[in-house]
Order: sequence, then C-alpha cells, then structure tokens
Amino acid sequence: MILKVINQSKHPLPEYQTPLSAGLDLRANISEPVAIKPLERKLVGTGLFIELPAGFEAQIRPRSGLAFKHGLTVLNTPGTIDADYRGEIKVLLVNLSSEEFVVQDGERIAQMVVAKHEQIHWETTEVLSDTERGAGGYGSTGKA
Ligand SMILES: O=c1ccn([C@H]2C[C@H](O)[C@@H](COP(=O)(O)OP(=O)(O)OP(=O)(O)O)O2)c(=O)[nH]1
Ligand SMILES: [Mg+2]
Repeated sequence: MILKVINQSKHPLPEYQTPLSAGLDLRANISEPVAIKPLERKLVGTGLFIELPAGFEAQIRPRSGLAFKHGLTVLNTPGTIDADYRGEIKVLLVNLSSEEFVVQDGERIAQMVVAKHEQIHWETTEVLSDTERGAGGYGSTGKA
C-alpha cells in the first residue's frame, strides 16, 4: 500500500530491513543525545507525520535487540497511531535496565507495523454463546 508521509526529520524514510519484514525501523530525530536513566521514560520524536487510510492503524513496537541488549523497550507497546492523527509520530521509550542508555540522533529505536483493524458497533445482549473454554483463562488449560 501507499502511505502518505511528511518527513521533517534529517533522516531517510524508514525502510523494511529485509524483503518480508513486518516492521519499518523508526529513527530518533533529536537535536542532541537523549539519556534515559534506569526506570526512566522519555518521549522521542521521529520527525515523521503520516496519513493512514481509514481502517488502518500503525503500531509502534520495541526492537528485540535493544530490549535484549539494553533493556530498552516501548512503554506503551504496541503504541497506537490512529488514522486521523496528524501529529508527529513519537516513541515512548523506557529503560528497564540498571544502566543509563543514551539515544543518539538517527538511531533505530523502535519499529512501526501498519495493520488493518475493524471498528465495531455494539449489540447489547443478555447471553453469549456457549464454548468449551467458557470463562476459563489465566492458565486454566494447564490444570488436570
Ligand atoms: O506510541 C505512540 C502512541 C500514540 N501516538 C500518537 C498517535 C495517536 O493517534 C495519538 C493518541 O494516542 P493514544 O490514543 O494511545 O493516547 P491517549 O492517551 O488515548 O491520548 P488521546 O486522548 O489523544 O487519544 O498519539 C504516538 O505518536 N506514539
Ligand atoms: Mg486515545
């Protein structure tokens, strides 16, 4: 699909790193490095503004490498970019490690997955259909 974008960052547009990648890596667009202390969170801009078609959302997800190596993840993962949002795409990073992490300008800090979604209309009812699972959850299938 084609996605309209305004690129106000100093970096090239995000790219799929491999032919079948689901996510486009997003780069930090910052005037100076951003230090994130242990358990601190920082909102980091990308300089990107998009216009998603109706029925689509963009999800902002962590990069597993940063999470594994540095404990750096996206606090609100998956972040939701609504189709009617016209502001800058920002990434809410949180440092879950015991060491400070410094984000550099242009660093790939998260990935964006564009996905279709439904919008529902409620139908209020008194009864839901019977299923084998019923109300079981939270590990219910592991029990004897
Ligand atoms: O990681 C994110 C999450 C959200 N947004 C932008 C796009 C999204 O459309 C808007 C609102 O996000 P959300 O609905 O998650 O936040 P909210 O706390 O419910 O704020 P609002 O009342 O503005 O919807 O903020 C981002 O740039 N990055
Ligand atoms: Mg909201």
